[in-house]
This record gives sequence, structure tokens and C-alpha cells, in this order.
Amino acid sequence: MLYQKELETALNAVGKASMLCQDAQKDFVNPGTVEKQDRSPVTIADFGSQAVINLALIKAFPNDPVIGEEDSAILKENKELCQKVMNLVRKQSGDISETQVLEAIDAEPIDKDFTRRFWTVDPIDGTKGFLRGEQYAVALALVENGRPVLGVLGCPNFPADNGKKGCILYGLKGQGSFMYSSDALKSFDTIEKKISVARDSSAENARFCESFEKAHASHDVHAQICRIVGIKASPFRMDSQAKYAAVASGKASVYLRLPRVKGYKEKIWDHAAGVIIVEEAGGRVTDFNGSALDFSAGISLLNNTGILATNSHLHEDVLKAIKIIREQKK
Ligand SMILES: Nc1ncnc2c1ncn2[C@@H]1O[C@H](COP(=O)(O)O)[C@@H](OP(=O)(O)O)[C@H]1O
Ligand SMILES: [Mg+2]
Ligand SMILES: [Mg+2]
Ligand SMILES: [Mg+2]
Repeated sequence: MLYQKELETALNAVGKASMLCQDAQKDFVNPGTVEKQDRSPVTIADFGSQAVINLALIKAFPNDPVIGEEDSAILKENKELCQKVMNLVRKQSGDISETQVLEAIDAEPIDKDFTRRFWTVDPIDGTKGFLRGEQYAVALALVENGRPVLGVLGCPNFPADNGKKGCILYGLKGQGSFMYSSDALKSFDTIEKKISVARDSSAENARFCESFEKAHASHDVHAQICRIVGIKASPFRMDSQAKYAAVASGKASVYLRLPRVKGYKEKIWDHAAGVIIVEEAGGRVTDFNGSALDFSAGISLLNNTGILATNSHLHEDVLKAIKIIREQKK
């Protein structure tokens, strides 16, 4: 099968990184949270998760560029924090030096060509959800020619279809999307289940999801869109790419994300894995103009505004509603 090695490497890496996050959460009295320059939070688990994933990618695919959300600058200045990260990483990646870990976190190449093959990593997507003990995701995607071809999401707090808490999902181009329950963290011998989007094409029965954080998305505009489309249910508000997991597995039919901050451009690692998982589960993902997301423009989706992921059936109706609202605002 095409991408077999990529899939195995990505599943194992995300599995280990997800275990690291759960391990860090046991020590929740002190998750080692610091503020980044943009004032967003980052924890020892974010750094540790990126180290575990990057170490695995560098070993398996030494020539592939890896673009991750985090860098090691904070750890280099804070020895105590760095030691905590080392303890977490060694449990997953074996006996490894501090230099190797710091270099792995900073694996990003100097010359980046986003039009070619690269991996993108969000070691914890939804760090705020992680800190609240709610939804978060470990996200890894392989991008080729500006489109994700493989996406893996580790969602330790998302309900698996067997009712257990925690799952790992993946989507592989041309192969479909699949879910493992959290048992897979220890061994991928467990049975995977093919997932698909909600078949129901009526807005009446549809659920939509959006960010939990009010600052990350325009809840008011989303409500207007839903009113026009005829979606009656109250929104699922949750952190992270777990929203893509909800659409891909049929728990929701629509994911809306219009930035609240004017001019905000979405980061590639916040979407790449989720997009391919939804698409391969039979769904559709575009921006608010109906254009495909372009992952070749740099670390941000510079050519896209607003994210719309649906079960396909409702896609055109939602785009029409967006158009109506835009016309009204003119
Ligand atoms: N003003 C803003 N508008 C939209 N997204 C934002 C934002 N500020 C931060 N984010 C992104 O929102 C992501 C979380 O998404 P969600 O709201 O769906 O949980 C964050 O990922 P991290 O948690 O990896 O930093 C961050 O990249
Ligand atoms: Mg962040
Ligand atoms: Mg993120
Ligand atoms: Mg993150």
C-alpha cells in the first residue's frame, strides 16, 4: 500500500505523544505552563509531544522537512522546565540526550518550500482545552503539493465509537478514514474501524461545532449562518481538531470557524490532519468562499478565510447562507 511506512510511523509517533500528554496531565498541579510571546499558553507536554513526534519522523524520513508549532527557545532559557520535558520524553523515546531532544524540537529546515512534500505537527492542538481537562488533539499531517495526503489525530478525551474514552483517527488519501479506540495507544494490533460522515442531509437533524474559546471564532456569525440554513440544535463547543473528528465520525455535520480577529490567518498545523480525515470520511472542507484550503502558502493559510467542514450534503447550503450574510453586510 502506498504510504504504508508513513502511516505506521505517524500512528506510532502520535500514539506515543498522546501517552506523553496523558502522563503530563497526571502531574496537573504543575503542568509547566508558560506564556509564549503571543501570550498563548504552552506546557511541558507541548514541547515533549513535539520532541517525540519529530524524533520518530527524523529517524524514519531523514530527508523530509518537518514544520512544527513549537520551538525550543523557552526550554533553553529554563533548565527546570527542560528537565521536566526530558523526563516525559525519555519514557516514550528511550534514553536520549538533551541535545537530541532540543534539536528534534527545532527540526524545521531553514529553507522551506511549502509546495513540496513536508510534515506538519501540532503537538497539542487546543492547549487551552488540555489545561481545562477537556478536548485536545495531537495532530500530524503529511502534505504534498499543497494538500494533506495523510492525517493522524490523537484525541485522548474524545469518545471512541466503542464507548471508551480516547481514540486515534487517521485519514489516508484514497483509502478512507479510520478510528482506533484508546487501546491502540499500547498496541495498534487492535481493530480499527472505518468511519464516515453523517448521511443525513437535512439541516433539521444536524449538529454543528465551533471553538470553545470565544476569541478564536465568531460565534455570533456562526449562529446567523445556522439560522439561515435551518440548523436548530445548539452548537457543540469544543477545543481543538476534535471538531474535525466529530464531523468525520458523524457526531456533527458541520464545523464552522470564522476568525473573530479581522485578518487572522489560520495555521496549517491547526487544520491539515483534520481536513484529510474529514475528506476521506466522505466530507468536504473549504474556506468561506468555497475554495480548497491551500497548504502551500507558508505556515498560515494565507489564501483562505473562514473554514467550513461538512458531511458534504450540507456544504452548498452553508456556503449559500454565508453569501447571504455577506450581501447583507455590504
Ligand atoms: N485569535 C485566534 N483566532 C483563531 N484561532 C486562534 C486564535 N488564537 C489562537 N488560535 C488557534 O486556535 C487553536 C485552537 O483551536 P480551537 O479554538 O479550535 O481549540 C490554537 O492552537 P493551539 O492550541 O495548538 O495553540 C491556535 O493556533
Ligand atoms: Mg499554541
Ligand atoms: Mg493548534
Ligand atoms: Mg498547539
